[in-house]
Amino acid sequence: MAALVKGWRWATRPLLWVVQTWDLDGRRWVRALRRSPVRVVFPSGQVVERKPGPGKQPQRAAAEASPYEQRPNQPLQVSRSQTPCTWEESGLRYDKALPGDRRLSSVMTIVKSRPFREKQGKILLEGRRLIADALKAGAVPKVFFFSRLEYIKELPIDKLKGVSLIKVKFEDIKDWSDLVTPQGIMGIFAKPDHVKMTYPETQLRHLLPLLLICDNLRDPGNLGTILRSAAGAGCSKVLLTKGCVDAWEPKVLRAAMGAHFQVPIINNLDWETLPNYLPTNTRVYVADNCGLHAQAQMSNKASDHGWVCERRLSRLHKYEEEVEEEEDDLEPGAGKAWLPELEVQSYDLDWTEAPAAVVIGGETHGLSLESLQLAESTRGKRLLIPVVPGVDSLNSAMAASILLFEGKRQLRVKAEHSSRDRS
Ligand SMILES: C[S@@+](CC[C@H](N)C(=O)[O-])C[C@H]1O[C@@H](n2cnc3c(N)ncnc32)[C@H](O)[C@@H]1O
Repeated sequence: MAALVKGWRWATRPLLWVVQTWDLDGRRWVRALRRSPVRVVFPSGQVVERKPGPGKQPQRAAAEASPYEQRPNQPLQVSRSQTPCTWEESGLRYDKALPGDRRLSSVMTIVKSRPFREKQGKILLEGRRLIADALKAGAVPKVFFFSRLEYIKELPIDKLKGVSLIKVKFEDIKDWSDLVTPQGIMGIFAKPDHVKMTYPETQLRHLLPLLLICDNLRDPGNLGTILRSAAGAGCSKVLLTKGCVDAWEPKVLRAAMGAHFQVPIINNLDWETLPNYLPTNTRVYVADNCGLHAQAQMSNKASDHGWVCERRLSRLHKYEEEVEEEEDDLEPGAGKAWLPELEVQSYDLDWTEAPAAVVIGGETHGLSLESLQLAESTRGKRLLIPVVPGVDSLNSAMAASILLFEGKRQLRVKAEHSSRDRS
């Protein structure tokens, strides 16, 4: 028995190895155990064979692991559109890059730079799942670089006509990859136009009258996270002002995990044209941490719902500097009267009566004056997520997620009430 215990301890190594190999998708691990009996030869010469069993139920987190994190050797389920023929019948040809072939490096240099991306109207998409989603949404591929032919063969053939297919070494892809686990395929696509895209039906079915406006957001990780939350909440559009990081920057794509093909994203908008992208009667609310020193205090005015924003002007640095001199000439109390007067309300009180757009301020300067003006002109408010005194502000992606999912909750409650009233 002692030997057996010892043996089992020794035997756990190969079992653990199995778990670690498949840790990104618990279901596959269970299937692997089912398929192959485990045969362990102990140092004593004893052989123990474990018949395939039901296996341990996958951990919830593992079972829900995103398909965007698939390992290169896992088969990808791609629902093919009506394919006219098989790969063999299609007559599609691919090139094999020979040593010294610079096509991959020259294309990568272009698509990794924002000015080049904008000039050429091309973007880089990496990974089998993201590429499959982009094709499904109607994005137009130009070139595919891949390390194994099977990665190309699993894409819908009808989308590959006229696309350059270039087989390169996996190491070359790895050198240019932005992924932690490079997947052996990169695609150069025409920059997608949200008007021409087809978003997934399930996404469209869950759309809410909720929009997000990103105001000068600079961090690619934050923007990607925000896009992922926006898609998850059922946001109908994400608008990005000029000054935001490019939504098609590889790091944004990586953090967004496919959200680019689930929710319309409109890049590079100036504040004059931005209102054209809002549905009629939209109210614009600004997410506002309300400042460093006086977080918020109780107000006597019932309309304030208990909150006032004491420091509301102090962060508008650049505008303040410009007007400071002019204000010196004004009568006491008259200064800054031109700044928008916006009520503050706690984020968990109703703000989704009309179609709502939430503005999230940038990491460094927070909200712009233009965002406050738009909120004022649409009769919106400042939404405050109260935090413990002494804590300055939340991360912009966190604040955006909290507000979007609170908006979703409010809309769900309203829908439940109105369906109860009808019945
Ligand atoms: C990191 S904060 C900006 C910090 C910036 N230094 C400032 O003082 O405005 C980024 C954005 O997240 C949102 N935000 C952060 N904390 C918030 C809170 N407690 N309530 C509402 N919005 C918040 C706001 O839109 C803010 O502009």
